[in-house]
Amino acid sequence: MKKVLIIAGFDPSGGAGVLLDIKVVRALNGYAASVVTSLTVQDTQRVYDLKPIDPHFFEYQLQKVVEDIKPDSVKIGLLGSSEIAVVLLRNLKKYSLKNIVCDPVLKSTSGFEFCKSEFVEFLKYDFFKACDVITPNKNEAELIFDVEIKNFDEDVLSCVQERMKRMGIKSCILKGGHLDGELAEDVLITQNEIYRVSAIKKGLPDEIHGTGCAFSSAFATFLAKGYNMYDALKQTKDFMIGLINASVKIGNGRLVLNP
Ligand SMILES: Nc1ncnc2c1ncn2[C@@H]1O[C@H](COP(=O)(O)OP(=O)(O)OP(=O)(O)O)[C@@H](O)[C@H]1O
Ligand SMILES: Cc1ncc(COP(=O)(O)O)c(N)n1
Repeated sequence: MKKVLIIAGFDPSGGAGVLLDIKVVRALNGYAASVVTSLTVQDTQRVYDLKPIDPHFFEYQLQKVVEDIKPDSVKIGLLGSSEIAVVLLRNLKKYSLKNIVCDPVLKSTSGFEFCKSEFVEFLKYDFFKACDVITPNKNEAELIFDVEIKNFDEDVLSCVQERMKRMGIKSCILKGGHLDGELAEDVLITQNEIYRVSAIKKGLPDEIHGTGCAFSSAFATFLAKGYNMYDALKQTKDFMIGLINASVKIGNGRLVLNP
């Protein structure tokens, strides 16, 4: 069985973060281990607060789990503090971890700011280089690549590719769930290729919670199974369509996924 290490935050409502990630890995027949970066107060309506885990305790957990379990891939979600990001970066390098998928969770869909601006700079110029692929949504990609994204036209994608090269980012999947239009399109951009996948959009914009978390943990599971990035993206997209079609209302806010 392939082992996926989830490094992410805790959402007690289960709509996002490690609770969702673990269910996704399990639904795809993987084994999920998890090191939590931060606790949040949130429900299906919004995020109210965040408390990062002590970075030394985080590192202690991370090292014990990595040395024992030797993961086949790593999914990184909400980091919670720049101290945790620094510790994590050191350990990604120390253990030469492979198949590292980073979902750059900078701001919640409900508007909670997870990262201060100097932390974003550290992620952009130091952290993302150490990952195999980053999976920003529209807003995150605009911030990371300093470009306005209204659609995935060729000139926007070439601009992102050129900036990725300059920043040393190996691969990026731009997620298009928040773009206008009938299609939910995602684009994998590597140093020399651009590859698109799309599906018919379901429901209203921002009606479903946790799609970004589920996407990156599914993608990390397919990489752990040995799929290349293109096939992993196709498989992830199919899996996401099934999850979104089966989304459920469990509270007063957005629908959640229930893998
Ligand atoms: N309404 C939808 N219908 C179909 N697919 C969708 C829809 N919304 C998002 N997706 C797909 O779900 C995946 C996650 O994309 P999205 O752009 O929503 O990420 P995100 O903004 O990080 O997620 P979140 O809203 O949880 O923060 C992508 O494959 C995207 O195309
Ligand atoms: C612990 C945790 N991780 C990630 C998200 C982002 O998800 P969303 O953008 O759907 O709020 C979140 N709200 N909470």
